[in-house]
Amino acid sequence: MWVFGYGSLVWKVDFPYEEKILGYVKGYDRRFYQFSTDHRGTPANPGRVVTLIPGNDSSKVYGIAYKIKKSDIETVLNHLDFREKGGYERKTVIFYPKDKELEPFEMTIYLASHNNCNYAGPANIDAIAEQVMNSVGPSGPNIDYVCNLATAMRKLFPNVEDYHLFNLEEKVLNLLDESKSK
Ligand SMILES: N[C@@H](CCC(=O)N[C@@H](CS)C(=O)NCC(=O)O)C(=O)O
Repeated sequence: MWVFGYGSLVWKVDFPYEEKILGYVKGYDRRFYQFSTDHRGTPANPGRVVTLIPGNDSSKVYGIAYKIKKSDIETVLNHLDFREKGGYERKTVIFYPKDKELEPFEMTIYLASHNNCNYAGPANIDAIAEQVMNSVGPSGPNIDYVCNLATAMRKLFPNVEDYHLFNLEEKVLNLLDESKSK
C-alpha cells in the first residue's frame, strides 16, 4: 500500500515505510484552508494547515509517496486515521512519479474536503499569516508547520513553485521579525 504526503507527512514521518518516491498528484492545489484544533491550534484558537482543493487541468501538488509494508498496513492506517482525525478522509488518487521511468499508480491520500467540520476555506493571505502567528497546539506552534513544510518542499523540489505556500511563509516570517523588533 502507498500513502501520499503533501503536508506534515512530508516533514514529520512518524510511521514505518519501506520505500518513498517523489512525485505529484494532478488536478489539485495545496492550500492552508483547513483549521487545526488538535495539532497546530485548539478548538478555541484553531490553527491553519493544508489540504487539497480542486484545481485546474494544469494543477499539480508535489509530495512524497510512501510504500507501507504489508505487515504494517493496519498499524499505520490506525495511526494516520488518528493523526488526521481533524477532518481528513482517506481517498484514492493517481500518483505521478517525478522519475518518468516509473509508471503512475493509485494510492491513498488523506484529504480534508470542503464539507468537513474543520474546513476553513479561502481567506486573505495576511489574515492567514496572522492566524498562523497566533496559533499553537499540542503538536507545537503553527508557524513551525508552515516553515517546516516550506523548507522541506524547497529542499525536495527546488525547481517547483508553490506561490501560496512560499508567500505565506514570507508573510509569517515578516510578522515574526516585526514582533522581535517591538
Ligand atoms: N494529509 C496531509 C497531512 C495534513 C496535515 O498536516 N495534517 C495535520 C493534522 S491537523 C497533521 O498531521 N499535523 C501534524 C503536526 O502538525 O505535527 C499530508 O498528506 O501531509
